[in-house]
Amino acid sequence: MTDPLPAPLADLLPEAVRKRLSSGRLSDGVATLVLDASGLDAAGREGLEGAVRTALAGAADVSEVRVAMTADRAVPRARRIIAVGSGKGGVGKSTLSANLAIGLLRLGLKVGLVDADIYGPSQPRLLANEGKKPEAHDSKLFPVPSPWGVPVLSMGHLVEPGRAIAWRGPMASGALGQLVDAEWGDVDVLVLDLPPGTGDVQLTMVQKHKPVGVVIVSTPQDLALIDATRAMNFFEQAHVPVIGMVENMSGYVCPHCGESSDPFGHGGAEAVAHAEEVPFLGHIPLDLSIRQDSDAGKPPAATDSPQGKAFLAIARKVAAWLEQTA
Ligand SMILES: Nc1ncnc2c1ncn2[C@@H]1O[C@H](COP(=O)(O)OP(=O)(O)OP(=O)(O)O)[C@@H](O)[C@H]1O
Repeated sequence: MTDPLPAPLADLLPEAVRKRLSSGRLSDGVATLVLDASGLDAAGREGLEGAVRTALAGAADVSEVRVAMTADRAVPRARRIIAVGSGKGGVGKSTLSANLAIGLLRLGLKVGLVDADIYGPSQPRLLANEGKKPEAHDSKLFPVPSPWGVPVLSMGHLVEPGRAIAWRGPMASGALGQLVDAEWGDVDVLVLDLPPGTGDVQLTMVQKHKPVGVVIVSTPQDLALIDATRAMNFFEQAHVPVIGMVENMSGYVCPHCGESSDPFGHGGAEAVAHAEEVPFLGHIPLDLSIRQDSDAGKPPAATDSPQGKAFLAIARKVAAWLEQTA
C-alpha cells in the first residue's frame, strides 16, 4: 500500500479507516482517499465515509475531502451452503431446490446448485444441462453451466442416465464431497439438494459441509408431515438451523373446470411449522404446469407466472434470512 497522504493527516484517521486505506493523496487542498469496502453493507460504507469526514474536518491544508470505495473481490466472502431436505422422497425437494436457486439468482445472489440426491439425481433435467459432463483439472471438478445462469454439479452428470447407483454410505459421501468442494468460482450461495430422509449420507454431508441452514419440504399429507418433523429434529440435532418449511403440492386447481381441491390436504405443513416454532416459508400448489415445465427443463421461477411467483416469494424469505445471518 502506498500512502502519500501527508503523515499528519494520515495520523488523524481512526484505525478502522487506516486499515482499509488503499491509497490517499493531497493535492491543492483536496484530500482523496480510496478505501477498500469489502464485506461492508450500505450502512457500514456510510459509517466509514462519515469517520473520514469527521477525522479530517478542520484539518490544516484540507479544503475538500473526496472518498472513493472499492470492493475487493479477490477477498471473497465465505461461500454459504443452504441445504434442502425432506423426510421422505417424492415431495418435491428437487423441484424446490432448482427453483430456489433460480429465485435467489433473480434476487441478485451468485448461486450454484449441488444435486446430492444419489438415488434420483434430477437437477440436470430440471435445469436443462442433461448429458453434459463436468470438466476436471487437477482432480477438481468444474460445475456445468446451465442456460438459466445457475451452474450445477450432479451425480447425474457423472453416471450414465438411467443407471442405478448402488453406493454404500462412505463411497457416496466421498463422491458427494467432490461436488461440494468443486471450483465454484465466485458463487456466494450453494443450494444443496440432499437425498430424501435422515440417514448416514445426510449426516456426513451436514457434518462435513456445515450448511448455514436447511429448508424442509413437505406435502400437507399426514405421513409426510411425520417424516418432515423427524427431518427437522435431525437437522436441529446436527446443529443446522431450520430456515423454514415449505408446503408443496398444496391445493390443486383443475386446469379444466377451475375447481379447487386438496388431494393431500392443505395447511398441514404450516401447522407443523407453527407447532415446531420454525418459520413457514410458503405454499406451492399442485399444478400440472409445474411438472410439465420442470420435466422440460424450464423452471417456473425463471418466469413471472403465478407458479413462478410462488417460488420467488419463498426465495425472498430465504434471501432475507441469509441477509440477517450474514
Ligand atoms: N407443486 C408441484 N406440482 C406438480 N408436480 C410437482 C410439484 N412438485 C413436484 N412435482 C412433481 O413431482 C415429482 C417429484 O418431484 P421431485 O423430484 O422434485 O421430488 P423429490 O422430493 O426431489 O423426489 P426424490 O425423492 O425422488 O428426489 C416430479 O415429477 C415433479 O415434477
